[in-house]
Amino acid sequence: MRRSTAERHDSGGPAARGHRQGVRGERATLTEILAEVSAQALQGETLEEVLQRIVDCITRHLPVAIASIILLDEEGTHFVQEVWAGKLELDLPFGMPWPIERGAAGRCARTGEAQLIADVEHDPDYVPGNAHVRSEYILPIRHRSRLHGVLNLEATQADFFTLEVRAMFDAVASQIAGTIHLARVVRELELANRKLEQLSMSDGLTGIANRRCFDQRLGEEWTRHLRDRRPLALLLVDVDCFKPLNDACGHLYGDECLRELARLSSTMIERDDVLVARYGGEELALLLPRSDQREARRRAEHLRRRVEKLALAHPASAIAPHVTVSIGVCAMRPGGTQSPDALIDAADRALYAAKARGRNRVVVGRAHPPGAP
Ligand SMILES: Nc1nc2c(ncn2[C@@H]2O[C@H](COP(=O)(O)OP(=O)(O)OP(=O)(O)O)[C@@H](O)[C@H]2O)c(=O)[nH]1
Repeated sequence: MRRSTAERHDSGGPAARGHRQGVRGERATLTEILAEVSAQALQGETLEEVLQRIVDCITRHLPVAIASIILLDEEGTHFVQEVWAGKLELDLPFGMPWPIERGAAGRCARTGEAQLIADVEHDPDYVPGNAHVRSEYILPIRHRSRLHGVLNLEATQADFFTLEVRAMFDAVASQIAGTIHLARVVRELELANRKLEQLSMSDGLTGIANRRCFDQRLGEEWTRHLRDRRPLALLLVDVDCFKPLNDACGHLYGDECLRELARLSSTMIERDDVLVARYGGEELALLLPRSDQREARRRAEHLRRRVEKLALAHPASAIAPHVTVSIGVCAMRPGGTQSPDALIDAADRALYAAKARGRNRVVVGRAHPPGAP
């Protein structure tokens, strides 16, 4: 019958058996630490918290005076963040960002190779953090070809970093690299999502909010005003004779006029709670929270005059030699049986009336009572 390697070795004397038991005990501790590091990597809300738990776990279980994870910038030329645990007793001579030309950690980042320093006193790059440290092991934290930083371990025993202990730390560094990689992927996804969300809510031509964003905000404001019993106002702003403008000056000039109108509307409203959106082709909508009819009319009239002052040439207008706008206004206190459509409908009818009465004017409309035709 074949015997296992352990059984064969068990044939030695008591001293050899004691040594082997010590080795087994050490192995068990190292395996436990590895398991705990894996578990820690799954806990924690932020990357920093996860890394902190890992270095804490190392210093808690092993005779390591200082354990730190030092992260590199995108370019890999500077260390920019350090998470550490243990007994840091001496002030480090340089702060962050710290160029990789300096220190034993820098040497590890420069060469991409693990650095085993058996006697720190004789290493020219060693930067003391604790007077009792005798040996140091620094290894790269790398995921595929990307070097994220280094794992730095400083021990008070000169012979602590045995082959077995180093192998365990190599596995820990791989765990950390995977964790950092995942955290960065998640962060990039979140940023991309935020950008997509912004894009899906803004108008490509003018850069202001689009109809989708307007509809969403109107719903939210309606509910809020229903609760607060405050009036909500809407201005529908429509460029006069826009088709003749396109026909006479071209679509590109028409586009430029729309951009100017959007820019003016956004900058002249000094309240940040007002939403300026592109409602349709040549129509903008301004949603004014907590504004009554008087305030809405005043703002609409102000905007109409400012558009006139802008004096964007309109050679084909029947109203003036420059671009003008008609504005339909409505302000109302949302009622229980009404929907936000009541506000839009009233402002739209007011806009229609402004057009019918000669354009380049503001008309304030009234909301139909619920149930009225
Ligand atoms: N340049 C440009 N034109 C647009 C855009 N969206 C819609 N339009 C044009 O806007 C014009 C709107 O024309 P109408 O609805 O007839 O209105 P109008 O000529 O402005 O007349 P009134 O509103 O009654 O004063 C159409 O010719 C559309 O093609 C756009 O993004 N850019």
